[in-house]
Amino acid sequence: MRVPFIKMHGLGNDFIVLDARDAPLPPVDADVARALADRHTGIGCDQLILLQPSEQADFRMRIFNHDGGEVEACGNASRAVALLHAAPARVETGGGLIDLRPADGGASVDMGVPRFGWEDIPLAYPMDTLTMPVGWDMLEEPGAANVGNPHVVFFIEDCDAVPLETLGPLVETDALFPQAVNVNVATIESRTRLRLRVWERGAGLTRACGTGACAAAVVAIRRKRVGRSVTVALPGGELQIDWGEDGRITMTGPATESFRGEFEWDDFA
Ligand SMILES: N[C@@H](CCC[C@H](N)C(=O)O)C(=O)O
Repeated sequence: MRVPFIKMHGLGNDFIVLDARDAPLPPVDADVARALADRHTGIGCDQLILLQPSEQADFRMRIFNHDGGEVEACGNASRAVALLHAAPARVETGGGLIDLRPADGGASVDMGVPRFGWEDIPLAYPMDTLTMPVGWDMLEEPGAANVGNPHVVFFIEDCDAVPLETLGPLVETDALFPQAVNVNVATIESRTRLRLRVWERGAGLTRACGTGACAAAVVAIRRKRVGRSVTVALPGGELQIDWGEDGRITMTGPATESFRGEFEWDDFA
């Protein structure tokens, strides 16, 4: 069976999108996702995105990390899907309902209301999530947020100096995080601007992470280090994050379609 795919990215965080909204596909599981995501033997991507019909929204977006694990949210993929859909849409995700609004060359996404309870992140045991009394080498006292998926955010004088390829996996898989965690290192440049690098759960270092940008912004806002409207500069480019008085986060930024192709299902199943 030949299956069409669309290769897309948001600030260099890249996706294979499978659109099964009109024509169903055989079940996509962790093995299929991992095989397609492989950069040597597959098509290659940070996340595989599967679009399906939904009973509670315009459609459903499922997200598989590079390692095959299915997760709840992906900010950059939300903008890519908005570009593809080319009209406003409400989308069901594992992290809740999100609203997409395509904009020039990208989209604004209503990412919903962040959660900060220790059991919401989730953590293995109770603690203050604004300034967590924990540390790993030079990474200390992070804040945590669940913005559809779990994040910890470390504020560092120079986030570019952090050896994230070694410390990232250590924090990601620590027993404190029963569902593992996305690891963000941020530098506050001004009241309106953060610099951010992210070690993503199940994907490693990526050029950008939309939910990471949301998490870093809301933790910095909670700590009163920045105002409610923040530009987040990632290695792949910039995102605008606004945390409204209604508690909802809006993420705005670009998305790009790279190319379209087809693959033989049996080669990856
Ligand atoms: N790249 C994404 C986040 C993808 C999921 C994440 N790795 C997780 O495991 O939660 C983004 O742009 O938000």
